[in-house]
Formats: sequence, C-alpha cells, structure tokens
Amino acid sequence: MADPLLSVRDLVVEFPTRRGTLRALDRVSFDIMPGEVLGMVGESGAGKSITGAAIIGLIEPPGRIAGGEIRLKGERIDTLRPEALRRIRGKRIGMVFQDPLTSLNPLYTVAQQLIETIRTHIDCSEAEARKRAVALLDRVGIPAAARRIDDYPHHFSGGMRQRVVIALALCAEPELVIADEPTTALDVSVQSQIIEVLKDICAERGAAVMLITHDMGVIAETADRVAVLYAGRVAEIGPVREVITEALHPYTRGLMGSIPTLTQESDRLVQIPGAMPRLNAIPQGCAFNPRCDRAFAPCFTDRPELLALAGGRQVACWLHDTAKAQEVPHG
Ligand SMILES: Nc1ncnc2c1ncn2[C@@H]1O[C@H](COP(=O)(O)OP(=O)(O)OP(=O)(O)O)[C@@H](O)[C@H]1O
Repeated sequence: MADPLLSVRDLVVEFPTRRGTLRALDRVSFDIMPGEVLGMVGESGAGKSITGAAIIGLIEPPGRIAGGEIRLKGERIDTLRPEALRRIRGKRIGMVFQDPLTSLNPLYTVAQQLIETIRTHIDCSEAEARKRAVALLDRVGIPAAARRIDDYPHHFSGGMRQRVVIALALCAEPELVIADEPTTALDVSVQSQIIEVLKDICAERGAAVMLITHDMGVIAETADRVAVLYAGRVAEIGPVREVITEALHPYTRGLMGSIPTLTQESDRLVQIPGAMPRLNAIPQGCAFNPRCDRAFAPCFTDRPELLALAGGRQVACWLHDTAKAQEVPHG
C-alpha cells in the first residue's frame, strides 16, 4: 500500500467565543492517497470548510489549530511558519473555492495572474509561462484561449470563470487540489461539466483532489472514497460505492437517502429527523445520538472512536464495535 499524500490525525480546531471555546473540529482523522479523489461530505456547519482551511493554514485568528497533526508526504505542515506555508499553498496544494472572485483579482487580466503564479513556483521565462497558461486554459475548456487570456475576470461568465480558477489552481502542478463547493454557485447545467474538467485534469497530472460538498450526488459521480463529517467529527470513511450501497453509520445511511435518482427527482431529500447539534451543545457520547434510531446505552456515555474495518472502511459507531454490539437489545 502506498504512503498517503496527506495525512490528518486527531485534528482539533477551536474558536474562542463569548460563551466559551467552540470546538469546530474534534479529533478529525483521514488520509488522502496520491492521485485519488476524496469526497468530504456533511451538512452545513459539519466542519468541511474548516478542515480544508486548516490544511492550507488559513484558519482565521482567533480560531486556531488546537491539536493533532497534518502531514504532506510525511512532513508536518501544521507547524510551518507562515512563509513556508505560503510556498506550499499554490505550489503543492492548489485551491478552488465556491466563489471564483475570492481567487481571482478583478484588477489583473487572467494572463497576468496565471503567468505570475506559474513563475512564482516554476522556473521559466515569461514566454514559456504564457504558453503553459494558454495550454491550460484551453485544456479547462476556455474557447479561443490564446485571445481570451488577456481578458479580465469579469469578462467571463460564472462557469468560465470557475474554469479559469481551476487553471490557476493547477498551473503550478500541485500534488493536491482542495475544491470547496466548487460548483455550488453555478447553474446546474454547468456544474457537472466543471467537476468533470477538474477531475480529468487532476487525473492526467496525478494530482489528488479533496472535494468538499454537501451534495452526495456529486460525490457519487466523482469521488473514489468519501469521508462523512458530522458535528466536527468523522462519522465514516470508505470507498464511495460501498458507502453508498451499504453505509455503516446510521447518519450516513440517512444521507444516502438524499441522493437524487432519475426516477425520484422531486423526492430528493429523505430527511433525517432532527438537526445537527450546535457545536457548543454536543451531547455526551456519540454526537448523533439524539437523531439515531439505533442508539443504545454506550452511545449516550462514550464517544465512539473511528474503527478500521475490512475493505478500507472506517466507522465511528458503537454498533460496529463487536464487544459493545453484544449489548444491543434485540427485538
Ligand atoms: N470564524 C468563526 N468563528 C466561530 N465559529 C466558526 C468560525 N468559522 C467557523 N466556525 C464554526 O465552525 C463550524 C464549521 O464550519 P464550516 O464552515 O467548516 O462548515 P461546513 O461544513 O463547511 O458548512 P457549509 O456547508 O455551510 O460551508 C461552523 O458551524 C461554525 O460554528
């Protein structure tokens, strides 16, 4: 088995608030293997974006990483100085955010931004950088790339702008791309094209992708493995097919009910009764226990740790702990 490209262990992120410390991530652990697409899914506030921000060192103070480790090819990156981290961001880790205008500067042409980024990270002449930039724009599907490269971001439609952002994220040939809801702001009709472009180019270049989304349908079509977050904790991780057809965590099973199918479009969301707890009011034991129809005694007292099962699957649920599961009342 290859070594992970990215390894996150027991990551804790906290925000001080007037009512005490809020733990947005509570011992989150997962790996991303070289070249794979890892989907990160969960409902709003589960901690998906904070996980991405922590990896690239962009947790806004006074928020902070309060525990755990993040390693890129074995090297700790959570303890690097800002300057060293800035070199990794952009070069080894590319980013695609929901709103292209957070990545693109409206005052510069696309050519200026791509060429500068390429030359910051790769030793080449301006002419060579421009050539690379045009080829990349062409590859992400910008028509007449050699001409359009001299346009400003606002000259592009939303979908085209997001293609430019993908080119920008990939132009320094990163090993990992973190894409946070990359298509949520776009028309449904262009969403899957953009995801396809991102996925295909990363595959060609051997780059891994961490795809953050609340949309299980996108994960089903795109990801190799999926990590399910709930209230700042990992509920389940596994290969996408298996997790979809045979979810292990009761929460994931509920989420899977929300994948739209061709025959069932209007009935898209099978709601799990209740709501995710606020981060300052996580119940004792399993964070999902108030909504779980299979909860039994230990779920209310002890937090289930992420257990490694056969087939590369992991789940944090007492039902899968052989010793505890014997206590499940039958009936
Ligand atoms: N600056 C902040 N100050 C205090 N709490 C914060 C801050 N940023 C995030 N949080 C907390 O962290 C939690 C996780 O936020 P995050 O943005 O990672 O959620 P998410 O899963 O990406 O949700 P969404 O799909 O809505 O983007 C939030 O519910 C919020 O309580």
